[in-house]
Amino acid sequence: MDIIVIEDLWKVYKNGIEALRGISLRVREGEVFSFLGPNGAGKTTTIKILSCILKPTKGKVTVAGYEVPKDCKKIREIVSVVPQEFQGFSDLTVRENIQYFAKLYKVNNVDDVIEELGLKEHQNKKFGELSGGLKRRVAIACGIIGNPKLIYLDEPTVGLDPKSRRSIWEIVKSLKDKGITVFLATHYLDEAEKLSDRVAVIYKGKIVKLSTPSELVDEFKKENLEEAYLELMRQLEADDQ
Ligand SMILES: Nc1ncnc2c1ncn2[C@@H]1O[C@H](COP(=O)(O)OP(=O)(O)OP(=O)(O)O)[C@@H](O)[C@H]1O
Repeated sequence: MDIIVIEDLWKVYKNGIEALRGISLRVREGEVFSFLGPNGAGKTTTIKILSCILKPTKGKVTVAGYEVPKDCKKIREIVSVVPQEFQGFSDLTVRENIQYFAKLYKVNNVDDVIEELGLKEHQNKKFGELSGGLKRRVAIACGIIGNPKLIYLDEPTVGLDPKSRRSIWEIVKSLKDKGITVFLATHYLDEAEKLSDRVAVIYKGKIVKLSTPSELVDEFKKENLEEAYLELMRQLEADDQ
């Protein structure tokens, strides 16, 4: 089943910028789907529309069969967004931050989530005093506490050291193992290659590729996704001139 269906989606901001120019894509339930593209291509705009933060200008968007924006109340119950700039409560502990979200969602699985994200030994530390990697883990903990069917991770490993990045990768894999669909916006092609079932590439508000990482690598006869992506960008930029 397709958990996300986007058909001919447009978003024109008030200043006239056409951030999305008729994108169409489908995300299958349970897959890790990576959304790739250069700065300003439209990734965050898409995530904001899918998670009911922004309204589409035109086009059809459904999430788990519910329509955006008409059924946003229902959609908010089943999706979760972990933004790039997650702001925890600095003076509250890790546990208190997670508890806050548990109360919002009326759930009592705080201990399970703390365990799952390897936060047990850090649960009594103040959020404001954590390293970037631990902050990101708390952000994901707060994102999964409401048992979402679908989670949007917006650049979850930016600025993290290699070990912390890998611990986030393990978390993404465990979310997939639990049957949660993961929609990942990232600039890290190694990350996308390792984690994704499929990737979409957005360029200047249009989807220019949608395939598995290995299909993309084969298509451009490259060694890895990063090389294939860079070749695709070179071709697109040459076409623009
Ligand atoms: N609130 C806004 N008002 C006007 N224009 C906006 C707004 N938000 C984004 N844009 C513009 O829309 C386009 C798409 O931006 P978006 O943030 O979706 O890109 P992105 O792919 O997420 O980029 P990045 O990789 O830098 O996060 C850009 O040209 C951006 O300047």
